[in-house]
Amino acid sequence: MSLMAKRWEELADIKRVLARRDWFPGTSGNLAIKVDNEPVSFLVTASGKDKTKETNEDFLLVDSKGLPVGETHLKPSAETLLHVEIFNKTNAGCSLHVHTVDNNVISELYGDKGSITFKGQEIIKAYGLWDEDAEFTIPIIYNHAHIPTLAADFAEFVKEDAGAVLIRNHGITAWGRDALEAKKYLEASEFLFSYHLKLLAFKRALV
Ligand SMILES: CSC[C@@H](O)[C@@H](O)C(=O)COP(=O)(O)O
Ligand SMILES: [Zn+2]
Repeated sequence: MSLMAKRWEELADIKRVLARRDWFPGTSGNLAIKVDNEPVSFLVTASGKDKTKETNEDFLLVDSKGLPVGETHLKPSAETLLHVEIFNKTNAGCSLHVHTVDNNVISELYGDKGSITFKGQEIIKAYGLWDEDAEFTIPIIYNHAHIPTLAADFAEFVKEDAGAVLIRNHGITAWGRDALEAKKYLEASEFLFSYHLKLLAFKRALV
């Protein structure tokens, strides 16, 4: 099996799992996986598709600028430039973007603060943080409609090979060295968002 076919399968597997969780409402979300390093090329979801469906036109190959490699009628995700920043600035191998109600509510609640920090939660270990007092901070950026501006703001927080950034009232992008790590960061983040919102609601109900 070619490397490209292997990466396609890996990304298709993740897409299937995330779709079962309803993490692609209204055609939202996009996924990317690196195929080559020099020069950088990666598979990215085609724009505007129903990501709960599986077809052989789900992904297309793009270059380090996010432009399609070869002739295709497919359009790369509108947010390809964010994945471009990740693959050009780090050694990440996979990048995942989803819109969920929980990540949108968290981004709105903490948007003015510019970030949310989690600590004292076992699942923080999913970020590779094993200390008892470890903290994980997720930056929250403004949702510029102009994608190059959004990508430039986003790039400021892309420093490590694995990480996560919230876009206010839009969604989260999480990445990692490989598909497993990217998925782990995404799932840990969504777990923490959901836990945090439940806790806030119960605390309020108990007063
Ligand atoms: C209909 S969701 C809004 C989209 O503009 C975008 O935020 C998104 O996540 C999906 O865009 P896509 O171009 O399909 O990758
Ligand atoms: Zn989006």
